[in-house]
Amino acid sequence: MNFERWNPIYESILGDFGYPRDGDERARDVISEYAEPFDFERLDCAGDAVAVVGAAPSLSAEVDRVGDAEKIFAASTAADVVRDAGHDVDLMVTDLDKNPGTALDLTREGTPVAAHAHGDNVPLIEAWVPRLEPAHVLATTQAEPVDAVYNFGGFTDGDRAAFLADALGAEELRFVGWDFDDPTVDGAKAKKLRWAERLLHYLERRREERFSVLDGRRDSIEPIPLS
Ligand SMILES: Nc1ncnc2c1ncn2[C@@H]1O[C@H](COP(=O)(O)OP(=O)(O)OP(=O)(O)O)[C@@H](O)[C@H]1O
Ligand SMILES: Nc1nc2c(c(=O)[nH]1)N=C(CO)CN2
Ligand SMILES: [Mg+2]
Repeated sequence: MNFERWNPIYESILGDFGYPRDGDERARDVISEYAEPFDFERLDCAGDAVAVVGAAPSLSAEVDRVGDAEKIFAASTAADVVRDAGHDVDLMVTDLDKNPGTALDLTREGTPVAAHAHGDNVPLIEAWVPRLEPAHVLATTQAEPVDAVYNFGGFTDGDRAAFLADALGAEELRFVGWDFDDPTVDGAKAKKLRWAERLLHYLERRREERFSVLDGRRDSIEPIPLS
């Protein structure tokens, strides 16, 4: 999504977590040193159902649902669960804080990894991004995008995967391995998950509005901004 639309949402996130914007901007500038323009054609999702895979503990019981989708976008450790179940991931979305070795394996195999830079993962970016195959790295930021560092919207690894699939033209998003009321997560993670939920509702609303416009049932596609 364009940054003007994302910025008010981003401001709310910064305020809620107390993250400084300049920390995210510095991280963006660090990843920018390694980032190359990404060939989005290879991830064209037009007409596709995309499985957007989260890493809730419930994933292992339902992971085979990904098999029916045309593409599989997996967040963080969900990529390991998907691969261990015998399915190929089309894109891993990660801030490299859990399983960077999987990101390394995937880019070496030629599978793209959306690597996200933010104010709290600069050492991980510096340690891992130079080791990834540059042609298979899609660098992202939650701050204002620059050069080959993109911002499609979204915050946690999982909801960023959904925003990416949407931007790439996905006809349907199928959520596998999501549990917003997971009792096993700690307070900080629960707060991030609440944002993920809010952002996915926002995305869903935008997609519905877009499709109603296509059906000629609405005049305006302006989304209701998050407060
Ligand atoms: N119950 C859940 N527990 C954890 N993640 C969940 C859950 N439900 C959905 N998700 C999604 O799965 C993603 C990957 O989860 P994982 O715990 O491996 O990631 P993470 O690297 O800690 O995530 P992040 O860095 O985005 O906080 C999360 O970013 C979130 O969007
Ligand atoms: N500054 C900052 N940004 C983030 C963080 C984080 O811990 N700090 N975690 C994220 C994924 O959960 C996404 N964005
Ligand atoms: Mg992560």
